[in-house]
Formats: sequence, structure tokens, C-alpha cells
Amino acid sequence: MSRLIVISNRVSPPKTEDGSGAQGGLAVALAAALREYRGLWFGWSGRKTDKFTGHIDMQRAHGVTTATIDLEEQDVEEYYNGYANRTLWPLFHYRIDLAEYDRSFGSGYERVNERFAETVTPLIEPDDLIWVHDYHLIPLGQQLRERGLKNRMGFFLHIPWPPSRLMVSLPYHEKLVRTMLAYDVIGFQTEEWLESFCHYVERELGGTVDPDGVIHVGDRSVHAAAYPIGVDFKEFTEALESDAARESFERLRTSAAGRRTIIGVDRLDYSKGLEERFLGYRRFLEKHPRYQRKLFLLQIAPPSRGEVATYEVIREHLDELSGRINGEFADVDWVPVRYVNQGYRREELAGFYRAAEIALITPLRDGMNLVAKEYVAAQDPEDPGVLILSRFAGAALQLKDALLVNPYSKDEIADAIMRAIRMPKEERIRRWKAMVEVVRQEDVVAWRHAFVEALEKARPPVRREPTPEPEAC
Ligand SMILES: O=P(O)(O)OC[C@H]1O[C@H](O[C@H]2O[C@H](CO)[C@@H](O)[C@H](O)[C@H]2O)[C@H](O)[C@@H](O)[C@@H]1O
Ligand SMILES: O=c1ccn([C@@H]2O[C@H](COP(=O)(O)OP(=O)(O)O)[C@@H](O)[C@H]2O)c(=O)[nH]1
Repeated sequence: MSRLIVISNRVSPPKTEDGSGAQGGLAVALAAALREYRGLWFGWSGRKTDKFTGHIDMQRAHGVTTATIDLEEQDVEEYYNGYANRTLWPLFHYRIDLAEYDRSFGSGYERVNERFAETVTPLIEPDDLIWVHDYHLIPLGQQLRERGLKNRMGFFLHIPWPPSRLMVSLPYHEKLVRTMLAYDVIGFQTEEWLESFCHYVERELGGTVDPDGVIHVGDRSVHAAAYPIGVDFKEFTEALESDAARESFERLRTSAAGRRTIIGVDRLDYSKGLEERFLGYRRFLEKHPRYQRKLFLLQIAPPSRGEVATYEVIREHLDELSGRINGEFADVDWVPVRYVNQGYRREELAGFYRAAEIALITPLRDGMNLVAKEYVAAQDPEDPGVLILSRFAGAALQLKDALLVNPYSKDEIADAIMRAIRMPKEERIRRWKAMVEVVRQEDVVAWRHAFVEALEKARPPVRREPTPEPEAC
């Protein structure tokens, strides 16, 4: 069996015996894939160093090998804070007003992709399957090919792919997209982002797309498809049984004191639509004063990408807006918004989700949104809560039985909250059953199987030519 090499910007260390260690659903899924395929996970350690040395920190725990490198301050500034999060992230989330185009970001991005390629190449064996993740590493496949790798290589984009009319606002967009043709398989979260990509290929690169999803540009043929990511349903429902989940459930229910909880859980990111959500909730309070003391919004929003100015701005706006809403509506024994800027462990989140009668998840644009799926997975089958979900989250294409809203409309948000409050139990159960089936079936295990299978089938493995011995002079 071939080994699997996963390459992503961040690498999550495998869970330690005491349960610590970053454990997103993605980390759990990739760790399981790496155990199955005896592979390794390569990426940035998250640490900065004075001078890039290319030193690889190899760790092995619980059957997973991780290999990480440190990056220089300038690398992090230009590649991660710069091109990835000030150029590509806003553009790919349809926010060209926030996208910054700075030559130094572009060259930092290329440099770090080269550094990744240079460092990981010696770790790769000829039959390995290579799976590159996300917008930080779009050109990595080409960089690896330039170093002689003939392995089967796939790329998965976790965020949206923008419409061509927006994509062309990126300087050198064509050069960037052409690098993607080095992969054998390209995966997107939804059919919508896949369509936008195919449209770009036809319109800007003069390529063609077969009905089976094979893209042809010049002499390159690449398989492109939608592989919606899911949650680790089994792991998540087990997390619900933990002491931490029980405690957080009790903690929230006790502090709610009979009031209903509306929960939101999002990184503090402008793409998550938090300002618009707060304003929609405010509209609800205004329109329905008799409900004012009967519910509250618990918004968990751990800070994210704090070195990027737009993220500081959104944080200031939300501090101000939550304060304003609380000032306007709060009473001595009730505050309408509990706005929390810290992150919680998955087990704790599981308990909070279970305790909340309504989830309000309204990103303006989101590749998938795993929180929506986690909320569904965490519900009590006898008395499930209601999911209010933005129609612009990738998850909305699968969770059609959520109350789907336009996140830009305060009135739609307010009306959906009212509908959720009034929803009869039978309807809640019916909607939840339909959603939980999707969350269970199309879980993260199914996602990685589908992607890796496509990669295995992409073409037969090609052995790398041995490097010729240097001629004696
Ligand atoms: O690593 P950070 O800069 O702190 O950001 C965290 C992750 O954010 C993005 O997540 C995306 O992937 C999710 C899983 O597929 C998806 O549900 C969500 O809609 C996306 O926004 C980013 O794409 C990741 O690379 C980051 O690690
Ligand atoms: O305090 C928190 C907030 C979020 N998350 C996790 O972070 C992930 C967020 O993924 P999502 O796809 O919703 O959005 P992203 O942040 O990747 O854009 C989910 O698995 C959450 O459970 C967490 O572990 N603790």
C-alpha cells in the first residue's frame, strides 16, 4: 500500500494521553488516514525562527508521524499574514474590498512554497500519495514537480472558489491557477465552488471540462470534483459522553435559568458574519419585546489571525456592538448577548451545543462550516434544537432542513429566530432526523476515503527516474 503524505500550513499534533493537543475534526480525520496509510503530516510548526534552517522536527505519537519546520518572521508576515490571509482569504470569500495586493506578499508566498517543497522532497518516496491542503499551498504541487516528483498528487481547497469575475482581480491570477494543473486531483467543498473553478478554466485558460469532471488544459488532464468535508460523527458523539461535555451542558443550562440559549461558535473572522448576526438578533429583540428576557445569545468567538489589521477592526466593531446591544436592552438580571472571546475544547463545545435550543450560524461566505454539522450531531434525538444556517455556507447545500437565511438580512435573521422559538417539537424532530442522516453518512471518514480513492485511481503510480550519477571530470 502506498504511504500518504499530507501537507498543510498547520499541523495538529496527535492527541496526547492526557487529552491535550489541538484536535479539530480535520486533525482527527487526517490522523486516522495517516495511521491507515503509514504516512506523515508535514507543515509549519506555527513557530518563528531568526533564520530559516530547513530543520525538520519529526515527532511520532499514536501511530502518526508529524514533520514540522519553523519559518522566519518575514515569511510569516508575507506568506501567512500577507498573501494567504490579506490577499487570497478575502478574495476567495468574495471580499475584494478587503483584498490587498502587495508584491512582497506574492514573493513571500512563492518563497515559503519553495521552502516547503525543498524541505519535504527528501522525505517523499516514489510510490507515496501526496495530499496538499488549502489556499496557503496552491503552487506547492508545481514546486514538487519541478523537483522531479512524479507521485500522484491531490489538492483540496477548504474555502470557496470565487466567481471568475472576482478571481481576475488578482494580479497574476492565471499564473497561480496554472500551477494547479500540476495536481492529478483537485477537490472543492461544494459543486458551487467547483463550477466557478471550471468556469475560470474554460474562460481564462481556454481549457475544456468533460462531463465526468476531467479538465483538459494543453497537455494536462486533471480530475476536479466536490468532496464536502464532514465531522467525525463517531468521535463527536463519543465526546458528548465525556465528563467535560456533561459539565459544560450543566453549566450552560444552570446559568440560563430557564431562558432559551441561542448559540454561535465561530473564529473571530469577518467572513463569519458576526456583525450582521448581532444586528439581526437586535432586530429580533426590537420586534418582539416580550421575548426580551426569555432568551439570550451566547456567541463564542475565539480571536483569530490577530496580526492582520482587518481582524483587529472586526474585533473592535464587535466589542462595541455587543456592548451597545447590552447597554440598550439589558436589565439587572439579564444580558441579551454573552460575547466570549475564548476558545473551548471540543468536549466542552459538545455540551454547549446540546444545551442550546437554537444555533445561529450565519457566515457571509464559508467553505463548509463544521460548527453547523457539530451542532446537529450533538442534539438530543428526543428534543433536538433548531439550526438557523446561512445559505452561503457550504454546509447549506447538505443541510437543507435547517432554517436557511440570507445572512445580510436582519429581518430574515429575526424572523428565523421567531420561527425557531415557535417550531413544534414534531417539526424539530423531522428536520433534525433528515440533517443528522447527512451528517452521519457524509462524515469526515467518507470525505477522506472519497478523496484518497480518487487520488489512487487518478493514474498508475509512476516511479521516479533515479538521479543520474554525476559524471567524473
Ligand atoms: O489556521 P488558521 O489561520 O487559524 O485558520 C483556521 C482554519 O480556517 C479555515 O477553515 C476552513 O476549513 C474548514 C474545514 O474544511 C471549513 O469548514 C471552513 O469553512 C473553512 O473556513 C482554513 O481554510 C483552514 O486552513 C484553517 O486551518
Ligand atoms: O472554541 C472553539 C471554537 C471552534 N472550535 C472548532 O473549530 C472548528 C471550526 O471549523 P469551521 O469549519 O466551523 O470554521 P473555520 O474556523 O475552520 O473557518 C470546529 O471544528 C469547532 O469545533 C473549537 O474547537 N473551539
